[in-house]
Amino acid sequence: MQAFEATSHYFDQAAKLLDLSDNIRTLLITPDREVRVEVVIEMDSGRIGNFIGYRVQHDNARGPFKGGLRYHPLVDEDEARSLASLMTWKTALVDIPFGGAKGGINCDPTKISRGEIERLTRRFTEKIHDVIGPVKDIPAPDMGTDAQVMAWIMNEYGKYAGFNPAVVTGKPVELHGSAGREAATGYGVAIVAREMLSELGRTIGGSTVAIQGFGNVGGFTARYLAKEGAKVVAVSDAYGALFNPEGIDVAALDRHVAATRKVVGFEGARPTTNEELLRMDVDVLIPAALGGVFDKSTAEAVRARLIVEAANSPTWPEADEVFNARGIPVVPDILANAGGVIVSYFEWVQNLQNFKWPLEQIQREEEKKLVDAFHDIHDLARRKKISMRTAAFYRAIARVGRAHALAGI
Ligand SMILES: NC(=O)C1=CN([C@@H]2O[C@H](COP(=O)(O)OP(=O)(O)OC[C@H]3O[C@@H](n4cnc5c(N)ncnc54)[C@H](OP(=O)(O)O)[C@@H]3O)[C@@H](O)[C@H]2O)C=CC1
Ligand SMILES: O=C(O)CCC(=O)C(=O)O
Repeated sequence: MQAFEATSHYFDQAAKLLDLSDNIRTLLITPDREVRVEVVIEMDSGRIGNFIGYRVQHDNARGPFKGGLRYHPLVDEDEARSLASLMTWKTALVDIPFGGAKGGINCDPTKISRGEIERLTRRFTEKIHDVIGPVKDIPAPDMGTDAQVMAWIMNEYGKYAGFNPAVVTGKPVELHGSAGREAATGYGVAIVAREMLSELGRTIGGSTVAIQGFGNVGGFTARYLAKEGAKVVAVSDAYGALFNPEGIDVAALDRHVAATRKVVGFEGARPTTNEELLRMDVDVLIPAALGGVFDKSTAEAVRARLIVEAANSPTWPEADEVFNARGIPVVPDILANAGGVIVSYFEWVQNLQNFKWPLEQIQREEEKKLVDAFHDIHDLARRKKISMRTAAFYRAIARVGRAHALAGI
């Protein structure tokens, strides 16, 4: 099974409950536009570098297409299609006025220089500038991209369309970015984990947590959970994992990662593996790296009491069935990691208004949106006796379907 098929499987599980006609199903599931471009740059060595970039625009019935850009060696059409579809359901679920898109460049940003990444970004923007824009499609950071990449896109786009910071979100705060956007996804994951733990009669304080991935999302999730008193007993990155049953000192780990760019080698924990991390006996397991980490056998080996999906698509459908059968609650990606796009929405609104909101306001409003969405979906799941994932898709599909019906074709 490929990624888009898996997302479509989750869509279908919920769509069945909504009794959609085949035509509406096809309309909702099919991406609106798929752009594939060759991105050619001069590498530092003088040789020519050939890369392939994608932008898949899935649905814009509720507002401009919205979603991140990923720079990673596994980026391809299918992954972009799946992630774009997830964005449609995510923006609808938290009720912000956007549709869904996703894209990226097939490259390994750890093996190319910052100068090469800048040239790649500018050339990619040149190739897609006519399909993006503040009221068309608004990219943002995802794996392998950051605020600097967004600043280059804004600058390059401005050469064609005139200066307009609302073309991308997740920009540097000094260049029309929003306070709180960098931390927003991890902050939101911590809020959603808190709400779910409370439903289970637990608190963050004293809970043990394992987090796969210590980049933007995993890092901020660890910091917020540790601040609230959780014991972050394990973290990992692409090179390996760390374990300390007493809890890792996250601030000390941050200093180590700032110096070495890796979690491995940190003296305050013993080395372990990503595979072990997924099987740890913890209260909360948080995948915050790549998709597709839980297959059937990994799911059968999970010993965590709760899974909060910070990553997009970490769970294959066969693994989801195992979690449901074993009664392990899963807070699905489109709810758990929606804090990022919520604050992207706030950034876009600030850019359109040429105005800046303070961090306290951003975090307060992000929290309110997430807490409301969480309880809506948790209650819906309980009432209908369905998983939170199916409830989340159910709510989102109903909103997008209604928007299509009202707008007409
Ligand atoms: N950024 C955002 O606002 C949002 C991100 N997400 C999702 O969150 C996830 C993480 O994104 P983000 O934090 O932005 O990305 P980053 O690039 O900042 O971080 C990714 C992290 O995952 C690690 N990683 C990569 N490959 C593996 C692997 N095979 N095993 C274990 N760890 C690995 C990386 O390690 P290393 O540094 O060694 O490569 C890094 O620690 C993605 O699924 C993304 O789609 C969802 C919503 C919003
Ligand atoms: O902030 C955004 O626009 C999108 C972030 C993203 O790519 C995601 O939520 O998966």
